[in-house]
Amino acid sequence: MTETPFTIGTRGSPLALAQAHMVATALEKAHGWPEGSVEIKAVKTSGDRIQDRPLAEVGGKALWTKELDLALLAGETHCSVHSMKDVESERPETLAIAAMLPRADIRDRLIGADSIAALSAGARVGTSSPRRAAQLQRLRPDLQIHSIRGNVDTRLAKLAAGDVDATLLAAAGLDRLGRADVGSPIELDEMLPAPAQGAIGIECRSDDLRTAELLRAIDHAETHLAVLAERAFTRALGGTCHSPIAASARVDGKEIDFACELLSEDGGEHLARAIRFAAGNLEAPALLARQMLAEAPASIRRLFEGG
Ligand SMILES: NCc1[nH]cc(CCC(=O)O)c1CC(=O)O
Repeated sequence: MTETPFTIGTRGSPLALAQAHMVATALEKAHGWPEGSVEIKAVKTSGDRIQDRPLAEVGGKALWTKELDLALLAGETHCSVHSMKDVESERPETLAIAAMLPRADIRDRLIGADSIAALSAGARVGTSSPRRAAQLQRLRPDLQIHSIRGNVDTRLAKLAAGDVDATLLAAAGLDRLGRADVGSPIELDEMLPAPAQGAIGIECRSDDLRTAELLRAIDHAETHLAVLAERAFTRALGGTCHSPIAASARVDGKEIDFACELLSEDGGEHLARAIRFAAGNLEAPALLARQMLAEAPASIRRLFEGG
C-alpha cells in the first residue's frame, strides 16, 4: 500500500479514459492496491480543443501532451497515460516513459468495405492521417481522400451519416472501446501501421524514482523494446505523427524484425525496407532512417526535418 493516493493524468476522450483505466487496473493488481484506489484525472489538450481543422495543418508538436506534461510537472498527477503513437519522438528531459502495457493488435481496420480492393471506384475515404492517405492512394489512386477528425465514435458517426464511404481506424482503439466487431483488418504486407500504433505508454517525472519503480512493475519489456526501435526511426527522420511514415518492429528472441515505409504525400513515391537487428540497438533503426532519407526522392525528403 502507498500512503498517498496515486493519480493518473489522461486525455478525456473515451479511448484515452479506457486506456487510463487499463493502467489503473494493472497498477492496482501489481501492487495489491484496493480496486478503484488509483485516481484518474482527465486533462483537455490542444489536440482535443481544436476540432475544426486537420491537425497536420495546425502544426506544432505536443498537441496531445503539453497540458498533461504541465499537470505532471506541477505535481498534480504522478504519471500520464498516452497512446504512444501520439507522443512526439522528442520528449523533455524532465519526463521519462517508464512503462508500456502489452501491445494490442497493431493493424488498421477498414470500415465500410471488406478490403481495400473491394472499395468501389472513386470511393470517398475519410482519414486525416497523412500515412493512411498516402498508403491508400498508392494502392488505389482512384480513391478520394476526405479529411475527417474527431474521436473514434465521431468518425464512425460520420461514416454512418454518409459523409464518407469508408474509413480506417486502428484496431487497438476499436478493440479497447468494445468495438472488436467493427471493420476488416488490413494485413501488414498491404498496409504497415504508424510507428508505435497499439502501444500504451506511461510517463512520469524523470526525478520521481518512486513512481518510476511502481510503473516498472507493469512494464512489458517486449513492447517497450519494439516501440523504442520504432520511435528511434521516427526521431532520426525528424518525423511527426503528421508525416507519412509507417514502421513495425517485432521482437523475435534477442532480435527485432523491423519493417518500414516512407511515402510522398500522394503516395506516388514510396521507399520500403525490412531489416533485422539486435533488440535494444536503437542506432540501427536511426541509421536506416538516415540512409533512407539520403536515398529518398525530393518529394519524400522535403516532408522530414532530418532530410
Ligand atoms: N491518432 C489518434 C489515435 N491515437 C491512438 C489511436 C488508436 C490506439 C492505438 O494506436 O494505440 C488513435 C485512433 C486511430 O488511429 O484509429
